[in-house]
Amino acid sequence: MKYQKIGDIVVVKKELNEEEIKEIVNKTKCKTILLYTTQITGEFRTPHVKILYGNGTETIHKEYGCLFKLDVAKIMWSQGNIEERKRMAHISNENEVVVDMFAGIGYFTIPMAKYSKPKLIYAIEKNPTAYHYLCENIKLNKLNNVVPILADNRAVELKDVADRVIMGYVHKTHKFLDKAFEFLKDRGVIHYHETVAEKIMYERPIERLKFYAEKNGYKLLNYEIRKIKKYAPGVWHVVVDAEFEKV
Ligand SMILES: C[S@@+](CC[C@H](N)C(=O)[O-])C[C@H]1O[C@@H](n2cnc3c(N)ncnc32)[C@H](O)[C@@H]1O
Repeated sequence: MKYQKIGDIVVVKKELNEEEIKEIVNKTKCKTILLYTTQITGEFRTPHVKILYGNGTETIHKEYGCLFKLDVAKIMWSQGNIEERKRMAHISNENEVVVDMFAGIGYFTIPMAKYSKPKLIYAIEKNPTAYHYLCENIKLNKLNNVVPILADNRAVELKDVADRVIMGYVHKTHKFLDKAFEFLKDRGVIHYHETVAEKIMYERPIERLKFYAEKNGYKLLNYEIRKIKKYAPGVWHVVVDAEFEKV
């Protein structure tokens, strides 16, 4: 039986019978079992759920020494991104200012703020529910280097502030690159996420990054592409670490 445990809540992707529910409850001691009925969709990445057992959908998930409070019925938690969350934890340093353009509940912001200890992370999130948990998670993890901002990142006026910009979103992410370059200092790194067909996986993200760099007066100095997870048949969720300099 395939399931995912988020805090003390179990998430499954197919209906369960009484026996299967009992087995999962015994094995995991979960308080609730939730069925995700369709794929996570929309700009807020909201799940669609049905409660199969118990009640209460808010929990605190522990991962890599960080605490993430969330309502599993309202907010996505991607197990497939675990390695990327760990990687982001250590990629910054004490001299940097970071902008997390799609912060969610702090998926990347919280581990990065805790372990890399940058001077400041501006964590921008548009969905009020996700923003609420982002603020809770900053408190839970006792962080004093995160500024949460409830807004559409395109409406945030922060120019030339960031050594590093995180774009952890996969719905036409390139449309947000103009804004990312506005946040970026004269030299800096953008972590650009995209879902892309395997055939063009090593070309399209780079073409897009070069196009928007040039448009905004930057040049691409170097880059590295990584696979995060299989997104759909023949489609990968990738991240490009790309370093730019103003020309
Ligand atoms: C899917 S989450 C990021 C998931 C994360 N990368 C992970 O590891 O699971 C993306 C977040 O971006 C937010 N978002 C989407 N468009 C936005 C915008 N224009 N400005 C700010 N936040 C936005 C969504 O509400 C959502 O919380």
